[in-house]
Amino acid sequence: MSAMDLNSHIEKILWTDQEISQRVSELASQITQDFSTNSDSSSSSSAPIIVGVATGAFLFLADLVRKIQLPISVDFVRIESYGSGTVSCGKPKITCDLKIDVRDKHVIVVEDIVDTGSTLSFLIEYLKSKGSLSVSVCTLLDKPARRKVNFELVGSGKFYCGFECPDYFVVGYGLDFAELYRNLPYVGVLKPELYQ
Ligand SMILES: O=P(O)(O)OC[C@H]1O[C@H](OP(=O)(O)OP(=O)(O)O)[C@H](O)[C@@H]1O
Ligand code: HPA
Repeated sequence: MSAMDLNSHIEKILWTDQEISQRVSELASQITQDFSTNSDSSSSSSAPIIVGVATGAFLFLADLVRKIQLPISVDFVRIESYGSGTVSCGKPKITCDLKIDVRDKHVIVVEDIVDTGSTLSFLIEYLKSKGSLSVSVCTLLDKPARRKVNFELVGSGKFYCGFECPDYFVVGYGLDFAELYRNLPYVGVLKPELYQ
C-alpha cells in the first residue's frame, strides 16, 4: 500500500498538521503556566506525571511533552475497549499498567480523543484509587455529541482540549481504524464505506 492509497481513504481533513502543531504549542504553554504557578510544582518531587493512553496518544504526547517547560515524568497505560471496530464495547480494561507510582503526585492524562467517555472515567477512577493528588486531562479531541459516561477530575485537576470534534469517526495523528491510519500527519474523516 502506498502513501497515496492511505490519503485516498480520507473523506475530508479536519485539522492539518500545521493547525495541530499550533494548538499543541498553545496547550503546552497553558500547562507550563498552570503547573508553574503551584509554588513547588517546578521541583522534581512534585512535578506532574504525564500519563499517555496507548496507543492513540503516542504522537500527541510526543509533540506535547517536548513543548512543556517543566521537569515532568512520562508513563503509559494501555486501556482498550474498541477492539478492531468503531463502536466501544463500553467496558474498558487495563492491558498494560503504569510503571511509576502516582501516589501523592499530580497526574496529567494525555488522550487522543474523548468519545463516549468510558475510557477516561475508568482511568480517572483508577488513578484516584492509586492516591493521585490531582488528575488533569489533556485531550487532542473531544467529541461531546457521543458522550455516555461523565467523568470528574480529581483535586485541582484541569481539563485541556485541543479541538471539539464533530460526530464523525476520525483517524490520523495517532487515531486508528483497525490499527491503520495512525501515521497520517493530520486528522481526517474516514470514508464511511471503508468501515460500514
Ligand atoms: O471515550 P471512549 O469512547 O472510551 O473512546 C476514547 C478511547 O478510544 C480510543 O482507544 P482504543 O480503545 O481504540 O485504543 P487505541 O488507543 O489503541 O486506539 C482512544 O484512543 C481513547 O482512548
Ligand atoms: O473517532 C474515533 N476515531 C478513532 N478512534 C476512536 N476512539 C473513539 N472515537 C474514535
